[in-house]
Amino acid sequence: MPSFITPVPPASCPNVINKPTVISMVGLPARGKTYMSKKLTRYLNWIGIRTKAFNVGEYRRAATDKYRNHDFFRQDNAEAQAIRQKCALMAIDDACNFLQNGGEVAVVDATNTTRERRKLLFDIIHVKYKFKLFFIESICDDPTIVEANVLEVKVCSPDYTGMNKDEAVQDFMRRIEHYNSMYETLDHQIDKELSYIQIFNQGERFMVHKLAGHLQSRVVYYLMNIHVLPRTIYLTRHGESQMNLEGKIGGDSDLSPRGEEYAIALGEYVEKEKIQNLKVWTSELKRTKATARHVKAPLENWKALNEIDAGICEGMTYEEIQEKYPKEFALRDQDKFHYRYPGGESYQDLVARLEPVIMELERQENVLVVCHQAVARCLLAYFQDKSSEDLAYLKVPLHTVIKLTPVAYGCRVEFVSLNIEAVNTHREKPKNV
Ligand SMILES: O=c1[nH]cnc2c1c(-c1ccc(Br)cc1)cn2-c1ccccc1
Ligand SMILES: O=P(O)(O)OC[C@H]1O[C@](O)(CO)[C@@H](O)[C@@H]1O
Repeated sequence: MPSFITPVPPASCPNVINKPTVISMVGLPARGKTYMSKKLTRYLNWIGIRTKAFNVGEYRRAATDKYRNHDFFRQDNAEAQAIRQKCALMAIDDACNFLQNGGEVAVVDATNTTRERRKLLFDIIHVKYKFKLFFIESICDDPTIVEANVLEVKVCSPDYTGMNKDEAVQDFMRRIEHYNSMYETLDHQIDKELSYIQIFNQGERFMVHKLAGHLQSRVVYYLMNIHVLPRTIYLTRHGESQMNLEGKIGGDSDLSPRGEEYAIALGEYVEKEKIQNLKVWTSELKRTKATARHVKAPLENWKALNEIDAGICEGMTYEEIQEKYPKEFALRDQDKFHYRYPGGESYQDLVARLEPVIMELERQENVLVVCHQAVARCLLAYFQDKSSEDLAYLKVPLHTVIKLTPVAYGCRVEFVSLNIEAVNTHREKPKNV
């Protein structure tokens, strides 16, 4: 390049690369803001969008142990108001710093129930930092829903340690009243330039306003697919296969005799669990279909659940790969999540292929998924909020049912071994890389 032309730094293409986004929750206490913040953050991180939630309540608890009762939230409590305002500004500041240092989405988990507060957010986030701003408002006028939330998560809040349950519920209901007296919901006439979604009664109805960009559409789609009905997801690998016995990866082999035993045991286990309206999903490979054949429930085969494609290494043992493709073998050990087999897939590819399976699982109730080692790791990482590094090395033994039950903001995970011997296909991360 001639010296007189000063090299222009590669401009970020604003239309293609997403601007960082702040997602700001809106809603009275006990409307599921933290539930949505945590669930959305977990989903966005799992699909590869660097996301972090900032809960203003945690900042307030760190700033003061003055919280004794709902009086802290009275509008005329000037001292408390000052603390709450400072904490809100700290959370917003931390959120913007996160986005300036590589973060892609920051979720501000706070009530943000006044126009004044939302204007403050708009001026800092949109005007000063030029980030995108998207509001998610949860409106719940069904007292049973609010009561259930208060009983499930609020009474065990650090604010109420040492207080008896009924006292805590009463205090929390008074806290809600203090907010309610000043509550201004989003309004499509007054807030006509804002991008937002309003959710009524846990997703019974939605109002979407001025969606701006791909990320906001993905968020709206996700929120329209989740539900809070109690259910259980059962995750298991296929029974031990012939190729497992030979230490060979990939392929489409039959079950070994012990794998057949597991299939029978799985049928008995499911029977004993007495699961309402169970659906069974398998991949399109023989070993998962064979494993599910004793389970009495409607069956669906998903190609998306097929095992990771090892490309040119399909059908080989790890020793043969190390022998024949030493460089590939070493590369995989260095970054197992991003490494893609020549002619095959990476774990990152697998997560993208499994996103529609996760989305459909969110819509379903009781499902048994019979899949594979790498696939089960990806699905488990979503429910357990595991990092991509940890994902690729999660232990998912053969002949084990993993029982996933949503509780409060997370998921209970139980590993139920059906006590049938099997080879160990788990390969640890080598120490020296
Ligand atoms: O709208 C609510 N109001 C009170 N509570 C709620 C919700 C939602 C919720 C919100 C939006 C969508 Br789309 C689906 C569920 C989840 N939760 C919740 C569930 C479990 C524990 C704590 C909170
Ligand atoms: O990513 P890892 O640890 O190689 O595990 C994935 C492998 O596990 C298997 O399902 C069983 O060995 C193979 O088909 C697959 O390539």
